[in-house]
Amino acid sequence: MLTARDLVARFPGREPVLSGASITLPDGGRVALLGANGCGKTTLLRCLSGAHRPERGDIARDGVRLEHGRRGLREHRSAVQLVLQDAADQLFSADVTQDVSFGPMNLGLPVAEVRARVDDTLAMLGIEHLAERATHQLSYGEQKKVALAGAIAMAPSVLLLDEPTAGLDPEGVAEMTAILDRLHSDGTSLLVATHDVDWALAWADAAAIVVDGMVRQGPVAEMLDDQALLASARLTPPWTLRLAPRLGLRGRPRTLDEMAALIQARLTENRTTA
Ligand SMILES: Nc1ncnc2c1ncn2[C@@H]1O[C@H](COP(=O)(O)OP(=O)(O)OP(=O)(O)O)[C@@H](O)[C@H]1O
Repeated sequence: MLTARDLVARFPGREPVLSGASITLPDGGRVALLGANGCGKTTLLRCLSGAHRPERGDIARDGVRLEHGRRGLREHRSAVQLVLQDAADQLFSADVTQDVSFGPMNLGLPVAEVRARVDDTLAMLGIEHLAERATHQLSYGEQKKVALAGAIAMAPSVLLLDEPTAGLDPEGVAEMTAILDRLHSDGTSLLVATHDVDWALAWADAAAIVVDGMVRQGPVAEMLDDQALLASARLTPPWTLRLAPRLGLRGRPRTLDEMAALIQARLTENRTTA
């Protein structure tokens, strides 16, 4: 379990971005991190990954507090990996294989194991064909997958992802979602920043919403049906939660299939009553 308690984080000369933010990522959890542009989602992810040292507050993994010394950060990063929103910021080697190898090599793993991890990761993501490609020639969607591969090759127990589906075509979003589902079923805990409330509702177990430097966290359908909270975070409710009450449906359908099942049940009920 990864937790942050009462984080205060700021950039020099500015008001705090986070002003007492707490969040919990349970073991095997799928948590969506939402909030307005500039509210502090990336800053929170960077704090959780150890990349940004908060001014105050604690970050802990399985109850053990993160120490920002060299050793503490090294241990933390072997378990907790951050995938940046802009993949180009994360790719710095000449070709894909070198880039994905970088982290595992830094862990001091034997070359054969590094090679096996890279091959397995590229295969899992369906990008073996990119192995020899120059990183600067990759398309945006390919860059996103290669940046993710670099993190997965570290075999982390926690993945923090900053807007992994943003800018992808619909098929790309479906592929990315399938990859996240696969990681989840393999036991990885996932915290995903996104602006897509429909995607968050369908995918996550819980939502963490950043408002005024603090985080409100709870079951995803409950959080994304809280109109006042959503308005304060400049979010609109997911379409299924907007439509269900208009159709007089009980419950909070999270997907098109759940919506269809509720409508079908209502039609059957109506037929029986008539
Ligand atoms: N390196 C930095 N130096 C100064 N200010 C920064 C820095 N990084 C972020 N900020 C500021 O901190 C605030 C929070 O930024 P952050 O990137 O965490 O927001 P976000 O919720 O991820 O935004 P978005 O949804 O637009 O990606 C913003 O006002 C931003 O301008």
